[in-house]
Amino acid sequence: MKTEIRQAQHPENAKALDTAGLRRHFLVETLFEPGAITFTYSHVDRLMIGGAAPLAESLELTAPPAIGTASFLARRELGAFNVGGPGRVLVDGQTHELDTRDAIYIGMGAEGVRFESVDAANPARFYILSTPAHRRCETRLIKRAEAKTMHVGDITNSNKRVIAQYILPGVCDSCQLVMGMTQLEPGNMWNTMPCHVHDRRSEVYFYFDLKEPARVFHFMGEPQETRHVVVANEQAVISPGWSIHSGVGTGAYTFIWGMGGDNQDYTDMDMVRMEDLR
Ligand SMILES: O=C[C@H](O)[C@@H](O)CC(=O)C(=O)O
Ligand SMILES: [Zn+2]
Repeated sequence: MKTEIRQAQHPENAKALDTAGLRRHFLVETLFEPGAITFTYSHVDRLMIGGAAPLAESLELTAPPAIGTASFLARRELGAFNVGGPGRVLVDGQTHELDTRDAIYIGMGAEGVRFESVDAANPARFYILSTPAHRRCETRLIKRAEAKTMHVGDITNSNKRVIAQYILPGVCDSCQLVMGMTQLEPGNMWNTMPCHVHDRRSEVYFYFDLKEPARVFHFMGEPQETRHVVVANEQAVISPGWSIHSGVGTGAYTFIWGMGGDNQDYTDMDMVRMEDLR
């Protein structure tokens, strides 16, 4: 299992990076390798950002040396969203069926975890985010229709979108991981603007459903020191607690957000006033 390590960045260092430097530290370019599981291990809240792309054979989740435990979930929890064709996730002998946009939460202590595609000709693709855990919460399949939805934004600001909360207290219990999916309404291009920061929690944005050659300009950095990263389909951006996270597409897209940190209060955000952005 391929695992890449990313060290945490101080904002004073981050603001001095050029385009290649920003991409090297904050962008995860390749999540899905056919027939494999890949991980990027970020020292920002010890988030592990992964992709599982099973074909004819199922893929076993093993513990990379980077985490120093016998099994991946010995001291971790994870959320996985299927963004491909129909798939299955096997957890300790139990099979969970995930259609596209369904998710699964897998609690600490699960040992046998496998990802598979129902049809190798229309393979499943699982986007994975994992955080450290301190107790076992119940493994749970969360279908798209079971997520809690919020309707926000409006067309005049090009930010009308549906935020679907999948792993969040009240929907699915977890230690610190929270995850959901935001779907833009047709013709709307901006996400998370007006923007915010939450130094208590770090976040990862995974963009998908972009048609080539569309790109998302993802905005990051401290509110008074913004930068951007150009993101292609099925790539992710790491957002440390000090950074805004917002994007505008040159075409339609959807994204999955996920966080880890000190609290699980979705509304605990420090909104940034437009007048204060630089
Ligand atoms: O802290 C919360 C996250 O940034 C996202 O949930 C925001 C989001 O999906 C959106 O505004 O579209
Ligand atoms: Zn946020």
